[in-house]
Amino acid sequence: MIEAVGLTKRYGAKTAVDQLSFQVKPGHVTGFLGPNGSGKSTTMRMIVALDRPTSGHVTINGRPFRELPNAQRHVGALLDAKAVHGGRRARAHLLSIAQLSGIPEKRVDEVLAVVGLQDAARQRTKGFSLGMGQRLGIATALLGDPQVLLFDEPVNGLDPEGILWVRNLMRRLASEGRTVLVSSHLMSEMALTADHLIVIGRGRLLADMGTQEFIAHNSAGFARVRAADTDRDGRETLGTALTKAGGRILQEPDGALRVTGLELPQISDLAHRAGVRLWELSPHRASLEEAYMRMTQSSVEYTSTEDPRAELWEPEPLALPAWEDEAEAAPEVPRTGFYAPPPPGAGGQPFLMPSNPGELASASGNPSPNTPEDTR
Ligand SMILES: Nc1ncnc2c1ncn2[C@@H]1O[C@H](COP(=O)(O)OP(=O)(O)OP(=O)(O)O)[C@@H](O)[C@H]1O
Repeated sequence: MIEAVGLTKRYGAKTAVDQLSFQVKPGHVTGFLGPNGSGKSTTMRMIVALDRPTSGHVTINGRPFRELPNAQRHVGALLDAKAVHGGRRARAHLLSIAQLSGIPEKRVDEVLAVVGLQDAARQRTKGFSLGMGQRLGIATALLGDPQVLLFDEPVNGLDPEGILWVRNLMRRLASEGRTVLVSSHLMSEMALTADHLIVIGRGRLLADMGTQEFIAHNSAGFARVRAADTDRDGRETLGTALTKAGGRILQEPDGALRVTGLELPQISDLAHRAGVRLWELSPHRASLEEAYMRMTQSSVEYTSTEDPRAELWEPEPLALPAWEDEAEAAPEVPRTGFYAPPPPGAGGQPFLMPSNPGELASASGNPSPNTPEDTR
């Protein structure tokens, strides 16, 4: 386990890490997230005593890194994949570290195989691609077969196959009961890899919780509901019925309604009673990226003047119907519903999935009355 208590690091007037307290437990992949410059690398460097805290302390299995006997056997870290002597061959690089730590030579070949670098073992590292360098860095971290592993941006520069491999490796290491702390800016990847998240902003702890809990805490739960496009008054009728029942309604740019304060079955019943046909009724499931953006929006130090998150929060100017005096346009969020517009030529009719495959086969042989004839 890694435990930080009141960990603080100042560089002159700059506070890089500010009173950080957390525990990284064994058996889980813990994602370490935060905007650029939020202090992730500084924290990791302090964990392995490459930086000295200004105040506070951090321990590994109850002891500061410097007090661990043969630390390489307890802790493995990938902090900077480029920190390798370019003139050395990959195997020689690993062998020198192994010899310094009393690790047998056969382990060098084992880790080269684990990271898939057997064929490049005798190449000088200065000719390595970014991804090969990352693999060598991961091999270095694994060399001592440690119980505690730190990876700073391990998927940086890896191709999709490499990213999948890192994900599986992290999860396997955690399932073996090891403590795995991994930083990344790739939210979609972290959502698949990490069970637990530590999120920091401007050096301070913003969140320390399970990944799913984090997503649920930092995203607004709502339903997307969409009246049939063929029903001209459907949206207004539906909006009025839902508002009267206590729902809060925002308009999405594509004409769907975003409803909070009502459960999906209630919305369905209200629509049924109001005689409005629905083409979509779906729960909104937030992504980790969306939740992370919400949480860190006030902690970002470096933003472009064209901040992409503006799209997430700024209301779209939309004409509002009469039924919602105070209605707001919904901020744009990634679509997660399963609404599919009618296929071209369906004459505005929604596509109904046939109940058995035979119907589908016969339908494909006989053009539907709504399908325009091919006039060519
Ligand atoms: N040796 C140093 N001297 C002065 N300032 C430093 C030093 N190392 C880090 N900093 C500053 O501390 C802050 C935190 O940097 P750090 O590299 O830990 O952030 P990070 O979260 O890892 O960022 P990124 O995601 O961009 O890698 C930054 O403002 C950085 O400029």
